[in-house]
Amino acid sequence: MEEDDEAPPLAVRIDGTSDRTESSRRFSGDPGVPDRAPVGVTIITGYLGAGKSTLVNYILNAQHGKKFAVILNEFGEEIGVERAMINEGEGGALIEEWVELANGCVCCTVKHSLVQALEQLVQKKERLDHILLETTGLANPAPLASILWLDDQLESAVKLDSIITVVDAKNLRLQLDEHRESASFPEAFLQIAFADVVILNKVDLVSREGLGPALNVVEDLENEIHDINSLAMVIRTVRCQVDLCKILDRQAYDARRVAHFETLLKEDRSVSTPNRHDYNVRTLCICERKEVDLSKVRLWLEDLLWESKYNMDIYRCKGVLNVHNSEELHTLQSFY
Ligand SMILES: Nc1nc2c(ncn2[C@@H]2O[C@H](COP(=O)(O)OP(=O)(O)OP(=O)(O)O)[C@@H](O)[C@H]2O)c(=O)[nH]1
Repeated sequence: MEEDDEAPPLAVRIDGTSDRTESSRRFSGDPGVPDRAPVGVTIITGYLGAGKSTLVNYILNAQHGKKFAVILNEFGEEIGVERAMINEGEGGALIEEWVELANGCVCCTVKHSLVQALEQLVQKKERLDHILLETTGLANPAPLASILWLDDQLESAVKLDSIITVVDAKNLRLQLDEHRESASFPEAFLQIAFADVVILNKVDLVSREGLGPALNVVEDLENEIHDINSLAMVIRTVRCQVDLCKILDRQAYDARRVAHFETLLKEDRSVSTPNRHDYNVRTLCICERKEVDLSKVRLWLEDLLWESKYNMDIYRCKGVLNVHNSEELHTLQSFY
């Protein structure tokens, strides 16, 4: 099916309002409105469950005084689950806007909604300091970067600041090995290849499980990352706790970097088909508005995840549960 034949993607404004007349005026370059420097966009990518939301959480809750907008992309059609996993910093005071792009992956099927979302964000009266874009775990960041470069109107309003790829120290080798024999590049590989910073997260899990001397394991992974992308800065973390000076306002895409990136883009296009995602991976959203019985949910999850009763490998499972006899909502997290 052609991209334009897809069902219309969902771009849902979570809160805040926009003054369309005022904002259109600003965007069209009204002389009464001072020119603004482009707003930096940080693309946060990484395989399923690597720690992207953990990083967004960490950034939002840090003491930096910046006004952020966050764009969250969901592969599935359900709105709100990803958002529920992220705590807003300082009671939400610093977050100007949340936008969720659901029903497809931002690097392919919901590209147009991303452009619209960015346009709307930069038209806002209140100036934003930065935009964080959290992709799905299966996104290839390269087409996103080229969206920011190729759309002239957007290019003057936003600027790609950096691409940060979060990788899971425990599962990275498996994710890369799984596809080593295949003709196409796996998403995990592309996410590293196009990164400016790679956050080697979950190093606690590598050391805890006695997979050989922890330091060597981590060093080997770093070498593997540098074999894929020698220009990327690699930062080891637990729960994505990272010095924000190293990841924000990097202005990473200078002329040298852009040239390198464009070479990679050409190689990527030459080996890839337009629909390059691994379509053996599917998402399923279950929506139940009534209260659920926690013990039954646990049993069902055991069957689903551990006993593989339904003949599926579950890479990632997350949700928000309205549990019977509990006043609070519960979040559910599991990963492969
Ligand atoms: N042990 C350990 N767990 C971590 C670390 N970082 C994140 N986690 C946990 O890993 C799980 C997945 O983290 P997320 O931040 O939701 O990962 P994600 O990449 O946003 O996941 P998707 O968006 O679903 O692909 C959560 O349960 C986190 O609490 C870490 O450094 N160590």
